[in-house]
Amino acid sequence: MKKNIEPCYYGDYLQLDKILGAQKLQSEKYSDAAHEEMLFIIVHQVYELWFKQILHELNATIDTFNQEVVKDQQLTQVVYRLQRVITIQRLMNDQIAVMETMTPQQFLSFRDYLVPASGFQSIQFKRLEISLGLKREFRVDFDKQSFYSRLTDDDRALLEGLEKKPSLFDLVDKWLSRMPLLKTDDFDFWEYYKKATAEMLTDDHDTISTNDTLSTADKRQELKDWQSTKENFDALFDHEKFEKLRKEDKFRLSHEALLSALFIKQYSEEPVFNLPFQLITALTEIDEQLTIWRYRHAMMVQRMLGTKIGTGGSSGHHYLKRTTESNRIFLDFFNMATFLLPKSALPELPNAIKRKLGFYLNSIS
Ligand code: HEM
Ligand SMILES: N[C@@H](CC(=O)c1ccccc1NC=O)C(=O)O
Repeated sequence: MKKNIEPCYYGDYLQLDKILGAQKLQSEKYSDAAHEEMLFIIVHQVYELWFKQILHELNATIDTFNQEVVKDQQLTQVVYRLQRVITIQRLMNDQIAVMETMTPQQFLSFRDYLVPASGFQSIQFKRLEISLGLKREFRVDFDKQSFYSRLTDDDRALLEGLEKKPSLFDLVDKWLSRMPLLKTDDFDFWEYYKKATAEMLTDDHDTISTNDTLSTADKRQELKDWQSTKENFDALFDHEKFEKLRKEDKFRLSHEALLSALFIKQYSEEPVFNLPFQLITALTEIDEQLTIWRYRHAMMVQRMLGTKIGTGGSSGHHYLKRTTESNRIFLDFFNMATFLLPKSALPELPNAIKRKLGFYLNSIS
């Protein structure tokens, strides 16, 4: 680090004249000052600053994965960065409560001055969704249309450009599929796994069939669900079946990536899999925190507006509730728990493989 030649002054460094001069109330413009509009603006501005920091971390992570080889040290750095994102997300979720100190009636005193602006037009939020891996085709219809009708040409062009680049989801999928699956001449993990999971499924089937507390209709439903779980299992061991289910959107990760992720989750305690496991866990957490944010925002909207339509033209609460479930990105990492076996049912890995997986920092030889 070099020696600084000029004294640094707090206010100049943080450009506070710009930040603190950026709260212009719409209600004042109409000579109808609303006290709570200051809070409304500041809460949004704080969110936009956090979005900026999250994008800073995600872009760096995307650059790291956008290479042929990701080194172990880089993976450590990625995990730290993603954990920082999660900590910020927790804060963002708690921050909804600050907005909720404003009553619905206080909000109504300046709401009409905001039309037709809305969070739809938060380009950083859309960048966040796209960078993580939300594809246009998966967006709710109204959201798709608003891309064309509610953004400026420049903003739309920027987002369309971003949609053409690989997202974090795409890159993690590629990275996972490149991972060599552990198979030696005398050990085929997936053959073993197939047998162990078949036993688990048969047990589940017996449990449902012999459960006398279920009504006929409930039993039929549970057996139907069991059948669909079985189809997912079958697809795990059959590439063609997997691709078919993937086309139906039952899986989003590629087959190879899903198998690697499953292996990593099953053997997360092996030193070599620990960082990849932390990465998968962090991405799962980011998806969960974002979903919690969507849900909390939707609840706040219901509380403020009931079933009124939004200033952006959507149905309001109803639209937002739908995006909560449909805009999931790393859903496969959640659903993978279906396939997990307890440690006791896992095969002991052959020594040749074990040796490859350990670091052996304390080994004598
Ligand atoms: C009183 C507080 C708030 C209300 C009543 C509210 C209401 C709404 C409504 C109704 C929508 C749907 C679009 C529309 O038709 O208008 C929306 C979207 C959105 N809002 Fe808010 N909002 C509030 C606070 C916030 C805050 C603090 C943020 C933080 C940045 C935010 C970010 C967003 C985003 C990103 C969207 C787009 C979501 C998507 O399309 O999936 N909102 N909001
Ligand atoms: N869509 C909200 C208005 C609103 O919340 C909003 C308006 C302008 C800028 C940001 C906003 N925040 C989130 O949507 C409404 O329908 O009341």
